[in-house]
This record gives sequence, structure tokens and C-alpha cells, in this order.
Amino acid sequence: MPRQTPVIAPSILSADFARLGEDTAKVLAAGADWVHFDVMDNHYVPNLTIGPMVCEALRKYGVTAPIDVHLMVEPVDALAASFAKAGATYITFHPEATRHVDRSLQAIRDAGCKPGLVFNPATPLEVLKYVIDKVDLVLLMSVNPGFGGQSFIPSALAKLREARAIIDASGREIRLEIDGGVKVDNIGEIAAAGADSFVAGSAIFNSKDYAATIAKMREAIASATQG
Ligand SMILES: O=C(CO)[C@@H](O)[C@H](O)COP(=O)(O)O
Ligand SMILES: [Fe+2]
Repeated sequence: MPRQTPVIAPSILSADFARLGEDTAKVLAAGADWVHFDVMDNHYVPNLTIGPMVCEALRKYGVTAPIDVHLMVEPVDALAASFAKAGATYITFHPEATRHVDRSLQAIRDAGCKPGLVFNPATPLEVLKYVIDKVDLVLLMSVNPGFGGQSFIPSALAKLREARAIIDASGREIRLEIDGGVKVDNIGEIAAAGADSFVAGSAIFNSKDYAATIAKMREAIASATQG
């Protein structure tokens, strides 16, 4: 199956929360494909961020791009249902944060969204083989979840290759996303290892020119994967 078109998904965790609508619109106008929306509950991870009301507010503000909701919460199901109502496109969760992974994935699909699983750096991909027919996205963390601006953990590259093989063997169209420490200077090797969807928070929002940073990321992905 041909590799899916690369997607750049800026994490709005690093946006200006006092001007979230404007900053989100600005990064999309600069060429971003998706909005990566990090939800932290101060329980599953030691930080607290934004919930479904903010997702709904972005939709009302006029954001039409896919919203990629990354749930770092425990439990999962009630909040996932609220995000489906609030306009989420993808909803991903960490398998260890729910009692019934298969049921949580099915509930997200039944609510009209695209379900996915997120794997922390030290969490094995084992569970994937049992639910590969139920996911539209596999998200590998290349930092420990909870904060933006951390450094990329190099073992994520081997794990990407492992996940890519599982996805290709499934014959299904499943996106393989990477999240944490993604920068212009490492995105090429990340793409070469098999990722097709790239979350980048601080690298984009801390840059002066969002469009130039996103363009450089696309060039690095293209030169690492073409030919
Ligand atoms: O889910 C998370 C962190 O838990 C991420 O989405 C980060 O927000 C990415 O930020 P950078 O590492 O790109 O700055
Ligand atoms: Fe994230």
C-alpha cells in the first residue's frame, strides 16, 4: 500500500492560550494540515490543559481542519464522547488508561470519529495486533507525555519501524503519527523510519515564521522519503 500523504499537525499546547483561536487560524494559514489537541487531566499525566469546551470553541471560531485529539486522561470513555460532540476528528487514547480498549475504540467510531491508540516510549505495541482492524491512527510518543518542549527519545525510531511493519501487514489505511521533540533537523529520519503524520509543538509555535518552519519540515520529509 502506498505511503499516505504527510500531515503536519502543530500541537496547540505550545500556542498562545490567550489568543488560541487566532494562533490556531494562523498556523493553519501557514500550511499546517491538522490541529493536534493535547488533553491532560493531572491524573494520567502531571499537567492540566484543555477540554471539550475549547474544542467546540475552536469549531465555532471557524476552524474546519481535522482536530486530532490526544487524550492523556484516565478514564477515557466519557471524555471521548464529549470530544466527539465537540467536533473532534481523530480521538486517540493510551491503552493503559482504559479498562476495555476494544470497547473504547468502538465507542469512538460509533460516535462518528476516527479512533487511535497512543503508545508511550516504554509501552510495547503488543495490544495493536488484537485491535488493528479498529484503529485509523497509531500514535507513538517520542517523549514521556505531559509537557511540550522535551527532547526526542531516539529509541522511537526503531519503534516506528516496528509499527510501520504491523500497519503495512494489516493492509488497512492507518496513519502512523509521531509526537514529541519533532524538529526540522530530525523530521527526515523520523519520516524515513515510517511516520506519515508529524506532531510538532514548540518547533513551530516558538519559531518566528510558522510558514517557513512548516515548509522546511515538508522539504525534509520529501527528501528523506523520495527515491
Ligand atoms: O502530547 C504531547 C506532550 O505530552 C505533545 O503533543 C507535545 O505537546 C509536543 O510538543 P513538542 O515536543 O513538539 O514541543
Ligand atoms: Fe500530543
